[in-house]
Amino acid sequence: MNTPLKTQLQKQTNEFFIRLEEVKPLCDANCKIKDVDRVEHILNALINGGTKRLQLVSDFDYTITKQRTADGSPVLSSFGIFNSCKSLPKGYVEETERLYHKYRPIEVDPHLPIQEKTKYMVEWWTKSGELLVGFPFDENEIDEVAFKYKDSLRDQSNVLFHTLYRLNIPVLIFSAGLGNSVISVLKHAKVLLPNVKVISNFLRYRNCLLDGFQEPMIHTFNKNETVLEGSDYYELVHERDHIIVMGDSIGDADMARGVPASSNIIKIGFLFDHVEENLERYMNVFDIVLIDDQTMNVPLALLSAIEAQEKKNLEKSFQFNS
Ligand SMILES: Nc1ccn([C@@H]2O[C@H](COP(=O)(O)O)[C@@H](O)[C@H]2O)c(=O)n1
Ligand SMILES: [Mg+2]
Repeated sequence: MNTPLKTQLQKQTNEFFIRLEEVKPLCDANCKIKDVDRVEHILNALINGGTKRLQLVSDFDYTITKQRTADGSPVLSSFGIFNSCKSLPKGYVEETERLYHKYRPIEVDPHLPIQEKTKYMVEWWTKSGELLVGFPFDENEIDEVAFKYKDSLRDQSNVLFHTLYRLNIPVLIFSAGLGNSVISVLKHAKVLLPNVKVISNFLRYRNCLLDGFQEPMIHTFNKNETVLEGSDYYELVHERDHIIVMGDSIGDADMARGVPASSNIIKIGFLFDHVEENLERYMNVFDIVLIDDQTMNVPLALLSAIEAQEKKNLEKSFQFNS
C-alpha cells in the first residue's frame, strides 16, 4: 500500500494518530521539513512500534556537542581535544594542521561527488594515523582537556541520554573523530551509560608507544551500520528497525545504511554553517532540518510521543486483561 493511503487509513482508524503540529518543537520556525506527510507517516510508525523496535544512531562532533555556545566559548572537536594535549610533539601538531587545511575543504566541497571525496578522506585518515607513530602518550591528558569541554553537549543532552537508558533504547554514537576523546567527554558529562556504544577511531599502542589508529578506519563517508556486521552490537540492534538518526554533516544522513530496507528511519540534521547555501541539500537528505538549534528538544519530543503512546497501550491492555 502506498504511504499516503496507508497514513490516511491510519488517521481514520487509529484514534492516537499524531499530527506533526501536535509535536511542539516541530512547529518552530527553525525546524524545516520537506515532506510533512512522509515524516508524519514515519513518526506514527515509530509510535506504533514502541520502544522495543527503536534505536538511536548519532554522530558526535557538533551533533551531540553544540555547534555554537551561548557565550561564544569554543567547542573543540574530538580531534581538537586530542591536538590540545600538551605533550604531543610540535612536528605532529603542525603536520596535522597542514593536513586539516588541505583535506577539510575537500570534505565539505558541495560540488565534489562522494566517491571522489572518499578517496581523499581515506588518504587523510591514513596520513593522520601514520603521524601518530613512535612517541609515548598518556591518555590522562585527553581526560584533562575533555573535562573542560564536558558542558559543550547540547542543552537537554543529559535528559535525552537518561531517557534513552530508562526506556532501554540502544544508542550508537558513530564518530569519524577520535573515540578516546568521545568516550572521555561523554564520561565527564555523565552520559556514558550502559546502553551507549561508541564506534570510532581509537588510539593503538605498541611497546608503550603510539601506533596509529585501531582498525577499521572510520571516516566521514563510511560511517554506517555495515561496519557493525559480525559485532555483538549488530546482534543487539539488527532487529531494531525503527531508527532515529542524528547528524550535522550531509554524510551523517547515511549512518543507518545496512539496516533492512523495510526499516522506518527518521533523520534529523543540525544545520549551522552557511545556512542559505546548504538548506536545500540538507532538506534533501534529512527528514527534519534544525537551523541553529543547540538543544536536544526535537529528539526528546519524538521520544516522549513514543513513550506516551506505549504507556496508553499498556494501560489499555491492562484494562482489557483485568
Ligand atoms: N585527522 C583528522 C581527521 C578528521 N578530522 C575531522 O573530524 C571530523 C570527525 O567527524 P565526526 O562528525 O564524525 O565526529 C571530520 O568531519 C573531519 O573534519 C580532523 O579534525 N582531523
Ligand atoms: Mg559531526
